[in-house]
Amino acid sequence: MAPRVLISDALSPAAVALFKDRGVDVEFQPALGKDKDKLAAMIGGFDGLAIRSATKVTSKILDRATRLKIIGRAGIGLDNIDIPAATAKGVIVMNTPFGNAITTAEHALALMFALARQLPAADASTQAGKWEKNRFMGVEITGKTLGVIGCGNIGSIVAERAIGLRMRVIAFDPFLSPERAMDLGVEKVELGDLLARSDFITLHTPLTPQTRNILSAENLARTRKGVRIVNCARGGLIDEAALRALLDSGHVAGAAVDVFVTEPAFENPLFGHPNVVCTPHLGAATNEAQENVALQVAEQMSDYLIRGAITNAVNFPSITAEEAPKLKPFILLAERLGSFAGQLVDSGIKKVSLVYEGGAAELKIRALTASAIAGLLRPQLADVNVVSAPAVAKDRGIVIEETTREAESDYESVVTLTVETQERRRSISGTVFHDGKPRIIWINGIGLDAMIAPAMICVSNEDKPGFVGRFASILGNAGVNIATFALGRDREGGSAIALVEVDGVVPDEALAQVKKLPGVKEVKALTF
Ligand SMILES: NC(=O)c1ccc[n+]([C@@H]2O[C@H](COP(=O)([O-])OP(=O)(O)OC[C@H]3O[C@@H](n4cnc5c(N)ncnc54)[C@H](O)[C@@H]3O)[C@@H](O)[C@H]2O)c1
Ligand SMILES: O=C(O)[C@H](O)COP(=O)(O)O
Repeated sequence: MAPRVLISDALSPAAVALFKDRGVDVEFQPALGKDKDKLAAMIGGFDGLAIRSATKVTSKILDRATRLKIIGRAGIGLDNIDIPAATAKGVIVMNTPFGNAITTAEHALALMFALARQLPAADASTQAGKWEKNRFMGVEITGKTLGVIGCGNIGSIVAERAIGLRMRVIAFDPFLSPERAMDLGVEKVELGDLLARSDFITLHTPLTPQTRNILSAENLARTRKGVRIVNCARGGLIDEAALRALLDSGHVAGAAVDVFVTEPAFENPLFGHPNVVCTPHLGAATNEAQENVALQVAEQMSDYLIRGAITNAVNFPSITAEEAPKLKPFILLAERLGSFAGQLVDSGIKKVSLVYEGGAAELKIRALTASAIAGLLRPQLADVNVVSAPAVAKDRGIVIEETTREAESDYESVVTLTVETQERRRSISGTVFHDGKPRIIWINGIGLDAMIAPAMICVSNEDKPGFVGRFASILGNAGVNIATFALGRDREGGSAIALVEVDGVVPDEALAQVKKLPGVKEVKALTF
């Protein structure tokens, strides 16, 4: 059955055409995001949800999203999505980080010019027939200092364009490297310095706990008199009431705002001030940007739903369409190793180590580790999956360690999972043969060669004569057919392991009898 995607915001129709072209069924309801009850009622029927900023993907919506696998944001900001809730549910969240960056940078610059020359007010006055030539005295931009807060994709485009306009650009961004600052031609400064020196300030950070109210009343008071401020990033970066007070007092000469604490903004403390210019979250609103982000999100979502490729996900590592088929058997192997170990452990897991050897070390090991952890936790937490598993493990205080190394055995690729609990440490290794099927090759250092079958029994016992015959008769008497039998031991008379594939369910009674056999240390029925 073709995957189904719901588009609940006003994406460019180019997305609809691309989804259809890729074999994805698509339902286009551009205003649905504004009706949360209707969205909640519909979401259960879809594998994918494509949105912009109007749709709020809350945990309540996610609770109803029973088959949802992916949320695609046609744009940059993800603050309208409850990412931890999506991750906990195993839903991939992706955005299109570059498609509207130029357009938004251009809007920030347009707002800067609008402030410098009071264009909206001059336009309104002229069209009202007033011809107030002496009222609208502006300021020149050339030679002025522009303070960029957040010098990532958009901030750096703004900086480059502003340098082209002969502005001096200073930037505050703790993550901006000195080399990148030098390449851009901007001076990297601390926030206090930026506030004190800038004639214009433009904001380009995401809204995070660290950036919320970055222009607080206190920081706004540290700006130089006559500063002009542009916010084309997110509402919440500026304390709107404090900004209004400084506009009223004349300390701030002007503010241009595209984004607001509450959106849609039908009223706001900044509205009505003569030196304020507002636009209704239009930063990304050009034909070019909307077509870019719509096509990109449809392509990324289709790639995931049809081919398993992951690009620009914020809660899972990227996997290209070329990598996906190579990774697939190892994802299965890692998940099976985890599941094997998860069915054996009977107390709290403290630490999980994964060692990737040879060819396996060349693969996307974060994706493999996530699969192994999902397999490991699933016996205890039924709905954990590859997206949610690392976060769930972290929440439970489980330490995860990954190591890669060259092949150290005859196998081309080996994945070894070691699980430590309070009581003991178990390790299990596997490989993928040329048939693409996973095999178990060592359990606690004991070598064997076993396929992983839907129903298995794992027995560890002392290597003594007579065990196999007694074991087989118990299963025979219980009407359980043995399909394959793999044996391994560390040395003659030492510790042995039997991994047995059986047809159907092994009755508890039969397992209890096996447990009582002489020399048997542990017996477990496993299902995959
Ligand atoms: N108005 C619109 O329509 C519109 C359009 C596109 C993007 N946006 C918004 O613009 C913002 C920037 O987008 P981007 O693509 O440039 O993002 P980005 O991730 O490329 O850049 C953000 C920058 O902010 C910096 N940063 C993070 N925390 C910081 C802090 N505490 N102090 C200073 N800098 C900090 C990061 O290091 C990074 O360089 C986002 O919030 C995005 O949602 C708005
Ligand atoms: O983060 C973004 O990409 C912008 O805020 C654009 O939002 P929009 O898609 O709702 O215009």
